[in-house]
Amino acid sequence: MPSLGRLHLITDTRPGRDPLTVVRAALTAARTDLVVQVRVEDSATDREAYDLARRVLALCDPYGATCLVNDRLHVALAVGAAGGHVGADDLPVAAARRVLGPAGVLGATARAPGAATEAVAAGASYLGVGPCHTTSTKSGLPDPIGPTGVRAVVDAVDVPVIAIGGVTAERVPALRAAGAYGVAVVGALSAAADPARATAQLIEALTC
Ligand SMILES: Cc1ncc(COP(=O)(O)OP(=O)(O)O)c(N)n1
Ligand SMILES: Cc1ncsc1CCOP(=O)(O)O
Ligand SMILES: [Mg+2]
Repeated sequence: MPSLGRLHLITDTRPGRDPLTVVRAALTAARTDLVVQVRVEDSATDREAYDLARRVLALCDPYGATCLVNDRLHVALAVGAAGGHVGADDLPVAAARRVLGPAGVLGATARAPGAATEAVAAGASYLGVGPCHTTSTKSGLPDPIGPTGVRAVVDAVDVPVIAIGGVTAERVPALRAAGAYGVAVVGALSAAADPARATAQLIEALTC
């Protein structure tokens, strides 16, 4: 399996956002370092998720970037994505692994060492850990865990830890110092005036 990209762009499909334009711009700057996670609103239909995932995958392929699908693993399989990401409201990790098969990339959400080791034992290939900082993108989340919370998970597992929640290029060094392999962002790219430039800044922070 090729190594996991360090910058995970999660699509923002809230009203008024333009996820495909952001994906196109990010790909030009991050190329194979980019993982695009197709995430749609819970109210979206499977057909809408499928159509977006197909279009994202077609954009990713020429760059050798990875496309994952959030929550809806049947959509991931249907479009031929590399895998998917599951959290507490989704399929359990072991079930998700059975759906994706041994070769699929499977991300799981964890914010504490215990849940993290369980997810890895159940077949997670990477962990999404957070929220690291406050975020306005998703409501109802627990308090941020900060770089210290990231470090606690990193020390407990041997898979890549992707820090999520309020991540900006300025916050990447502290997350990297805490052992994060990479970061996942929504707003840092979706709300950027120049998403290609913002992507380049995130990549620079992740690789220096
Ligand atoms: C990389 C990454 N980490 C965490 C999440 C959150 O997943 P989940 O807890 O299932 O919440 P939703 O994104 O489904 O609302 C993620 N998507 N990606
Ligand atoms: C889906 C999700 N899960 C934890 S934080 C988050 C949203 C992250 O968005 P942003 O990068 O805009 O803070
Ligand atoms: Mg989920």
